[in-house]
Amino acid sequence: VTSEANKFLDEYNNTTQSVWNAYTEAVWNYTTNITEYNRQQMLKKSFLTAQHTLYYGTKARHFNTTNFTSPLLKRMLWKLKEMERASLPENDLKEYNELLTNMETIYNAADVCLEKGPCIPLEPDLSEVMASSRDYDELLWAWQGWRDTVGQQLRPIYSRYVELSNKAAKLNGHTDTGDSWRVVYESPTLEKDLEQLYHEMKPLYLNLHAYVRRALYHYYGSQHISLRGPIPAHLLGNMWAQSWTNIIDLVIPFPSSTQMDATMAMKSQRWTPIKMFEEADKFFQSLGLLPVLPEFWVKSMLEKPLDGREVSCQTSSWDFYNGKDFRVKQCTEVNMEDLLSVFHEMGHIQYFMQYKDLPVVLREGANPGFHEAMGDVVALSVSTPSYLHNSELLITQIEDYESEINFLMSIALEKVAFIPFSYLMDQFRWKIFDGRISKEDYNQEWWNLRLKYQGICPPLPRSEEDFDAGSKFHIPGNVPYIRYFISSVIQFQFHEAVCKASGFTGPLHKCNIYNSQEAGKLLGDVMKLGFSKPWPEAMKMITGQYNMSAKSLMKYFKPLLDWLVAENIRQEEILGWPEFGCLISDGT
Ligand SMILES: O=C(CCC(O)(O)[C@H](Cc1ccccc1)NC(=O)c1ccccc1)N[C@@H](Cc1ccccc1)C(=O)O
Ligand SMILES: [Zn+2]
Repeated sequence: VTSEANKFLDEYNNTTQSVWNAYTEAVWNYTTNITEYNRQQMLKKSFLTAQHTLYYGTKARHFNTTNFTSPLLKRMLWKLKEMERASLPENDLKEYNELLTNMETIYNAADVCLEKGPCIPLEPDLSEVMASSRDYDELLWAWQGWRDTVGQQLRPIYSRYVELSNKAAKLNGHTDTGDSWRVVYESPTLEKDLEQLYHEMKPLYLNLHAYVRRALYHYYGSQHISLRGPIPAHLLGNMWAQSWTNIIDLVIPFPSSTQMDATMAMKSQRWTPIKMFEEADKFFQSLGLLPVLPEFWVKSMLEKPLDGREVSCQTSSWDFYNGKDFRVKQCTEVNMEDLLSVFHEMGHIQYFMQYKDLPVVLREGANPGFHEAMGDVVALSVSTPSYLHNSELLITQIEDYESEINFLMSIALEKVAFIPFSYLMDQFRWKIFDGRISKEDYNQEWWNLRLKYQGICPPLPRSEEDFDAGSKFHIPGNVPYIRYFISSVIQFQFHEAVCKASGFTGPLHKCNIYNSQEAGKLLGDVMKLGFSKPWPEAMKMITGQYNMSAKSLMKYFKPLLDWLVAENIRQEEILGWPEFGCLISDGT
């Protein structure tokens, strides 16, 4: 019977590559040139792909794998049985695909219109306002405008999507969609483990939150911010308050010491998006990993097109399942934040290339968090003064204590601020899928979680007409988010492991693995495995232990936490936010 199963899997593997290639091309054509025709083509290919999945998934169910000897064979058949939307009856499937493309179309087409004058899109314009404006009311205009445009339209569609998504999950033997999203981690204790990790990191977040609140209090004044309350959501330099790097100028601990401003240097040295991707490609090659293939430079979309085409500017990496065509779609701006995003995407591309010869059903990360972490591990080295100095993006490389704290603060504004956000995104959705949050309460429950975990509040009254969660791509985009929380944790475990492998012995935040073949080998060997082994075995190959642990992240930020605790004691800060609302001026 195993020979029968092998034959079946070979047939599946051969047909799947061409079916998925055609589908991926159709999605690429739509997202890089949004027209009704391309949307119809994508819907058609999506339906055909689902039929292919249903055919092979149903046949896979006929195999009784209990007494199969090969674990890999069992694993591949188990994976095949996960048919997701393909299990839906035909008309439900068509409606479900329509809902998904409608939500994505609304998100991609959304913009905010000035009274007299142009309507501005999220990328790069509204994001730029959120990053660089220091005007309370201008920030409020962008923050509210985006949510009014996107959130309100998505709300009715989202609840229907939840119904059909749950129906598909149940047809696949899961209790709800959240259950089906979690099954890929193969861990019965996943939710408890994640809660435990969050609590280990919470003291670091609370101290950062109190310190940043004080800085914003000084800048925006006591009429807008209470030192015992949450922080207004629109003042943190990002449309979703998920990353606070853009307000580094308001919170820098030692203003007179070195501030890494690579963005200025990139612009003055006339860096281009292509140059940014070439730098990333060079870094991966310095680790002994694979260079991107020639097709990458020809077929990717590395900048927002100027020919008037409507595109989706949500960044993503693409595997065309033919072993040679891999692309990135990114509306790249020349700045440090986007340089790190380039490394994030090139981590996905590297993973694609490393597992390209596996059976297609195994061409995935060890778990979705692994796929998100690889690029960020390399990016941790890119952020160091030593790398930036070698890339001529940082002139002075002063190694004194104050510069060290400034540096750690800039990394914490990205990585530590992100922890509660990336944790709550799927707490929210898991509760919607399992019915703990009903559709009448979407917005209230969203802000309950935003307050509970992030300690932020809406700077304007919100209602159940709004759907503020829908203003973040991954919600209408149907992209799970716990993968980024997991990546936040494991990327520091990987960083510690590859730094050790490279022979580095100093403090973690000074480690730059550039040129280390030993570091590259650790990462490459795990990426080659794809989804062929349970992720704890991949974890052990890199770090020597099976489990996720926040110890590496806490070790990396230890000097900053010590400084923050001392600073918060000196200022007699309250950790947390006993008061619970924004000081909303009633317009008087
Ligand atoms: O969304 C992204 C980057 C895009 C992506 O590379 O994770 C992309 C998301 C996506 C887009 C469209 C459809 C599906 C997923 N993921 C990939 O392109 C991807 C993911 C897994 C395998 C292959 C490609 N980052 C998140 C979180 C993040 C990560 C790192 C730094 C900052 C912030 C965000 O911006 O909120
Ligand atoms: Zn990613």
